[in-house]
Amino acid sequence: MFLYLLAIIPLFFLLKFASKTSLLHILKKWLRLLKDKCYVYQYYKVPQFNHNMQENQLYRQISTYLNSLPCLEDSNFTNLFSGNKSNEINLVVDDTNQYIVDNFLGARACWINEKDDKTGLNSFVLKIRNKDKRRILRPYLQHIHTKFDEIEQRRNKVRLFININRRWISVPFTHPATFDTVVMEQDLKNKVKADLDTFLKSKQHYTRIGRIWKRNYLLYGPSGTGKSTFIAAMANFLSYDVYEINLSKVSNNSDLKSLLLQTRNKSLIVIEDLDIYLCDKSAALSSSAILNFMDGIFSCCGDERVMIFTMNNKDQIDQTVLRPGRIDFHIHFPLCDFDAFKSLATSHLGLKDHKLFPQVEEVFQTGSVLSPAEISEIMISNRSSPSRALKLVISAHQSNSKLVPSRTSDKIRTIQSNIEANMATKPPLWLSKSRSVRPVEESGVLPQVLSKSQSVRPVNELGDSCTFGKESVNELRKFYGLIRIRSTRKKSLDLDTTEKENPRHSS
Ligand SMILES: Nc1ncnc2c1ncn2[C@@H]1O[C@H](COP(=O)(O)OP(=O)(O)OP(=O)(O)O)[C@@H](O)[C@H]1O
Ligand SMILES: [Mg+2]
Repeated sequence: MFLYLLAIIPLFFLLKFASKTSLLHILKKWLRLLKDKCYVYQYYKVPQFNHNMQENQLYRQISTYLNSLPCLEDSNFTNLFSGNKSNEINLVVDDTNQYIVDNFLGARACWINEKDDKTGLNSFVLKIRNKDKRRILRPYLQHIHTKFDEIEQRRNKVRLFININRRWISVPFTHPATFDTVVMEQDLKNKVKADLDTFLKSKQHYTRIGRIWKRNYLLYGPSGTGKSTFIAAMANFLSYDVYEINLSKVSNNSDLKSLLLQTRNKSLIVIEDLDIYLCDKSAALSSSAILNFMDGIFSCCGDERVMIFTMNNKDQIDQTVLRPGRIDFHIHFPLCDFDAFKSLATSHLGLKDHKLFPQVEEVFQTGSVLSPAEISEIMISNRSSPSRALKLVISAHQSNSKLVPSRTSDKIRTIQSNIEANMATKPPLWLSKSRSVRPVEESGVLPQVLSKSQSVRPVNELGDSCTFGKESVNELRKFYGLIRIRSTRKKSLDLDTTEKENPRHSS
């Protein structure tokens, strides 16, 4: 008995020591290595990209699946990321040499995430026993596929991708805009919806006529008229992922091609402010690369894509860029008119009608000068007092109307004289010596962006067709906006004072 106790007690302490330290873990590891030596294994490599640098969908599915495994917590190394909710923490497989063991139908499936030192590309390697491979490989991959679908359905479906050099990074797309919240002429909205619906059902048609299943839209109009918001509404309507390409972050034509090859089907590919890029003489991409991209030649194997380009002004853009096929649907986003104002008043202030509406209508009859963004901003900041918001809209409109003469050339002269008046006190930052923006009178010509009568030049001369510089025109506009804001603010302040002095006005 004594001898028995003598054997048990040290064993008990040894086990206790082993469980408190890493000894048990090390023993388990040795045992696994020993077992590994006794079996023949089959290895399967799943690279993240194929030879054409297109993303391997299986890699993505495996990555999502492994990140969902509870055994990730037992892994000796893993990444922690905060989730969408404030208290959510996600475990994410590291991209180098993490070993994950999964069990499926009584067999062990081991995953190793590897990174190629030369290319920097990732791949998953699956290791299963040779005797299990026939039995489990196909059902296991099917299981991963099913789990992936379940996870995708559970989480926010639409994602927003942005390019960092040659790669995409993505975040959940949570923009709340829908076709109902965007203010737009109802007929046009219905036409766009019908066009998208037809597109979704047209796979066979596109195949039959030998065309890539894609549709290109141009959204054009002044700043703050809802172009970006409309893109969000389209993405939510289609439930497509959004890929927003920042062309200035793409260093050459092959990077653009590579980015496009990495996009998935059922996606919305967006290029904002294409006009600015086309007019930029220092742009890294050739115009032919952009045209090929618009034609969809780069997206050789993709289907079901909607491409959206935005511009503030399409007048100075070469017609070859806008020809049918490259742009299938042009959507104009105008400044706010009275109908749009009423829609904004309903959605932002809950007003169907108001005693000030006739007065607002009257000021709108002189022409639209404010963007929906400007009007919506007034309404948001004054939502507690609808009458006050309406009065501000009237006064902002009146003060802007005074600054906006009816003829474009007069408009430019007004902007110019405002700028010159301002420069007399302090030159604005954007008018540095390096930028040669001559006064209109001095140059003798109006900027081409505003002179519709002038002929449009070929694409290879696009740089020349923007001699005045869209950027400069935009800066003029921004500056002009500043003047308007200042004048609006001044008016608002006046109105504020009036209202304070005479509270009955605000009812
Ligand atoms: N037509 C509209 N309907 C509803 N909201 C609008 C509309 N236009 C503008 N807005 C509001 O104004 C803000 C700015 O709009 P948005 O960014 O879509 O304008 P944009 O045309 O893309 O401007 P930019 O050319 O400067 O990029 C948004 O927050 C949006 O809520
Ligand atoms: Mg925008």
